[in-house]
Amino acid sequence: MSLVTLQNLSVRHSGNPVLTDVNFSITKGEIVTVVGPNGSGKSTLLRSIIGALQPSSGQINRAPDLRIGYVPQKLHIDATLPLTVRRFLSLPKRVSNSVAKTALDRAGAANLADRQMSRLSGGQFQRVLLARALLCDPQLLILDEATQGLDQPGSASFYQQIETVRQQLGCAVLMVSHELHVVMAASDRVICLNGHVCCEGEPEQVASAPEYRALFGTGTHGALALYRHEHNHSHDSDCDHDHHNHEAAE
Ligand SMILES: Nc1ncnc2c1ncn2[C@@H]1O[C@H](COP(=O)(O)OP(=O)(O)OP(=O)(O)O)[C@@H](O)[C@H]1O
Repeated sequence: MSLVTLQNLSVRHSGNPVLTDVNFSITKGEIVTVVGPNGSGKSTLLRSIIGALQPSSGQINRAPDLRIGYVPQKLHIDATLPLTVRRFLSLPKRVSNSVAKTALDRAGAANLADRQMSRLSGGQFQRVLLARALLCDPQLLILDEATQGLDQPGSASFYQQIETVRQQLGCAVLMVSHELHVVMAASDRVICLNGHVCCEGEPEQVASAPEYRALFGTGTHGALALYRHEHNHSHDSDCDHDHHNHEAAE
């Protein structure tokens, strides 16, 4: 069953095209990762799906009453503002103690309820944002580079938590990640975005290959090289990012 379907989605910022004719769908329970260079429209895509941005043309069809949980790329909270995790979870809408507790448990943050938001570590902060996204018991969990700034063990542990959440809730996950090992290990499908969908497919099973180690941690270009590009799209010649690493991985 399709949870979200994008049909020829185009989005402009200040009149400039950022996304053009983007088509794809997300089905129940799958993990889809969006990769692409900086400025390629990944955040714009996610924010369009949650309804925070209006398309300039095309359509976003959501399953009726679809519950979406969203973990933003960044959230700034004034460090001088006294705010416990528990109170944060009740902003802007009050939630019961049991709902808050369940969400914190699921996010692996059970012990953080009484902590001050301003005193959390980066990894703890991300888990609290995850807990907030889980309050609505989402059918689709959307994460925008949720592990930015975390070290590798911190980020691996965060994505392990995401996998646990998916197993518990049966939700689909749509995420942006630049981390090759995450994309490799955790995605059912990868979408390569560069203003349009360059290509999409299953991640390669190359975790043990020397090429994988060579690509690991090489950032966006490594991530773009991760999976097999089927260069049979008519727009491929317009694609201005580097596809060479991919050939090295084959
Ligand atoms: N509110 C805005 N107003 C004007 N331009 C914007 C706005 N938000 C994003 N843009 C522009 O749209 C383009 C796509 O931005 P977006 O944040 O979606 O890219 P991204 O792929 O998520 O980038 P990154 O990997 O750096 O996070 C960029 O050129 C950006 O400058």
